[in-house]
Amino acid sequence: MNIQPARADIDQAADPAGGICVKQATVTYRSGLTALHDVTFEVPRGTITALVGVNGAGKSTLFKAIMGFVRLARGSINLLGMPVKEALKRNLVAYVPQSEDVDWNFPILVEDVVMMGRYGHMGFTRRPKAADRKAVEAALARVDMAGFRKRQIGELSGGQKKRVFLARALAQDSQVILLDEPFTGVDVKTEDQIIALLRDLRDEGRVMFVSTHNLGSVPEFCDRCVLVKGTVLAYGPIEETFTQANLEKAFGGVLRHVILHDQAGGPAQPFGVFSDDERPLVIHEGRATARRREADDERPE
Ligand SMILES: Nc1ncnc2c1ncn2[C@@H]1O[C@H](COP(=O)(O)OP(=O)(O)OP(=O)(O)O)[C@@H](O)[C@H]1O
Repeated sequence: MNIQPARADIDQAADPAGGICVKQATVTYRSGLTALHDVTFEVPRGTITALVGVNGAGKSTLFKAIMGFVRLARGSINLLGMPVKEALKRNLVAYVPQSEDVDWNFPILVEDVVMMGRYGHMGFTRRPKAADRKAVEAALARVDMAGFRKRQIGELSGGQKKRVFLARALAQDSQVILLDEPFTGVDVKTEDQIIALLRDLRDEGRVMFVSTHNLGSVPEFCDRCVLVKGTVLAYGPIEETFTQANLEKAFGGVLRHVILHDQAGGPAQPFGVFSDDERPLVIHEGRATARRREADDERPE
């Protein structure tokens, strides 16, 4: 796997191994509510990491803190070995929003949305140069949306909209990409396309941090996981963190949890089905199982 930094400008200040590094971070909103308390975790470069937790657990707050939108009351966040402010200044961080956070009636073309990713690379005038147009073209081609460049964003399907925002992050050439619920309202084929793209981006050494309620997909496409509930309950490789015990801590009674019995009515089998969404997670002997994909069979070891 190639985990060399893709951009020369991150070489000087960045710790090449460092992805997202959060230490004892606390976020308190103006209302006085502490949404995140004493949060500590790391996400290395060259990984896809799931951010998992119930509604209100603090996932969006954590993304906002990583994007510098909310102030930390305590603690620190470093991205690629530098403070958030510096990483943002260098256009190293991109956010792919939840569909609900976007005004789809706003009259803007697909290519203009993707061009927004280039703003930080342009001068004060924000006049696109040939390199910017080329980056937009390449990003749209990469998400298979080149044919839609002149469409209004509001005229696209849910999955197409997601791909356009992913293209904006690619045009920006960001190294840390935060994706908020990328699979909501997306069919299985588009989900597979997005996952294939995320894997490519991971193999380029970027950090992909993905908030999702789609628990069944997590062991399929993520290497690591961060479980939150007002703080970080567990983080690390999927095999160690995405366990029945941790999921029960994170979701408690919120999950639909079914234990299957054998047909003769004998003792309970060690299978559990967890669902926080439409795609359930099957647990066998306390461990998450992944659906086997044809694409996996074709991937080199
Ligand atoms: N701007 C805000 N001001 C005050 N409280 C807020 C604000 N935004 C979020 N909260 C509160 O902070 C807590 C965490 O919310 P957050 O949106 O981070 O959760 P989440 O895990 O992203 O939820 P979901 O899965 O529903 O998107 C919640 O109790 C929420 O009500």
